[in-house]
Amino acid sequence: MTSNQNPFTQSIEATDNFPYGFAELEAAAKEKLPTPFFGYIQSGASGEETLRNNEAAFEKYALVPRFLNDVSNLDTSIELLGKTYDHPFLLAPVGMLKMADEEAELAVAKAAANYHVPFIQSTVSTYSIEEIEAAAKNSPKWFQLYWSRDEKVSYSMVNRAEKAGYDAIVLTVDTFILGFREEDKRNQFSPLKKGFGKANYETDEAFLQSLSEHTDEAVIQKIVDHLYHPHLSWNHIAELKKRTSLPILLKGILHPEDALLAIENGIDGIIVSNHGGRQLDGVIASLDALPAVAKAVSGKLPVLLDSGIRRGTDIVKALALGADAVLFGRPFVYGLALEGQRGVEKVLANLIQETNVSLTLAGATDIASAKRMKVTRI
Ligand SMILES: Cc1cc2nc3c(=O)[nH]c(=O)nc-3n(C[C@H](O)[C@H](O)[C@H](O)COP(=O)(O)O)c2cc1C
Ligand SMILES: O=C(O)C(=O)c1ccccc1
Repeated sequence: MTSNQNPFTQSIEATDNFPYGFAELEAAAKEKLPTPFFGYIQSGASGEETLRNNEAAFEKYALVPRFLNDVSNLDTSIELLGKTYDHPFLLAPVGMLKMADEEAELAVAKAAANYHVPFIQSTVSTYSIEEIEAAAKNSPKWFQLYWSRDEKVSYSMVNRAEKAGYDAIVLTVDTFILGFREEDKRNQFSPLKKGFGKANYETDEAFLQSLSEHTDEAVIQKIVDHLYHPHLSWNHIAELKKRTSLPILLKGILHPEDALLAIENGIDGIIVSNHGGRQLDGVIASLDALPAVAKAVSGKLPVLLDSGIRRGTDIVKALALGADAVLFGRPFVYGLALEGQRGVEKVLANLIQETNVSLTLAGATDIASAKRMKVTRI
């Protein structure tokens, strides 16, 4: 599928001034965005221990490559839940993207479509399910569900996603209450209060029925009420499964026992994630949680990972440690903040190039062989 361009020519190609590498990307986004917006995107919860450890975890593992193994043809495609995608990664669900760009999810969905990378739309997005489908028709899209305290709203949104042709439901299990976010308190900032995450609610029959007043303030207050769902349990999974024929993935799994329960409860895939260090701080880094979860699952379900993926070599390490694919959030959000759709495309192009070079240099010819690659803990 993917053939290698000759990378010896890359360093002498003309490049524009778009930042390379995550640190540069983040610094440029910081310059460009209002402080509270950047702070919301960049920061983690509490003392940001997990935010730091998510990235640091990758440096504790080293790849041990093989050579002399004809790597002239590389196939980076993956099969997930019956569909084939060109690259071993997806765009993580990130809410309220109007913080980064007016076109928000529309720009990201179009960029993802151009690279045949699945776009996972957040429940709390700036544009609705139907608007995003119209902007990026027939491209791979999944819908991330934040369970609603009013479960009729959950079912209604899932049905809308199914009707609009989305391929999967990602139920996030780690955000039934919001993490303790010092940076946002410091800035007295809430993107929800600004109305950046209301599109899917305002256009939802079940949500509108739950309102007693229709002022902007009442709408936002009701969204905040519905987002609070600490009562969520495995019983709800059975009910959700009855309401949709789409595959369901759980996002936020860290414990191998929860991965086993996911299998028992008929879940179709799991995403090992700590929400980019934005929920419970002091929690295990996603990459450190991965091997035990992958071992417990032992191929019965696809295991995806996010939190801390910054470059192509991180993707290779995650595959070698048991992931079937990865997601990333902040890197594409910074691309969006810098140059809208084009910025997301540049981030994707760089990641694809680096991933392909890294897989090839490490001796892999496809994702299955990357998963068999040796990694050692240092
Ligand atoms: C600004 C921001 C908003 C997010 N919103 C959501 C969301 O609406 N739903 C969700 O499941 N995860 C959300 N996440 C978490 C991401 O899906 C993902 O787990 C995390 O960003 C991965 O870490 P990374 O940014 O280090 O790649 C958000 C993350 C960020 C940075
Ligand atoms: O900021 C987040 O990480 C997030 O997922 C979220 C979800 C709902 C409301 C506010 C934030």
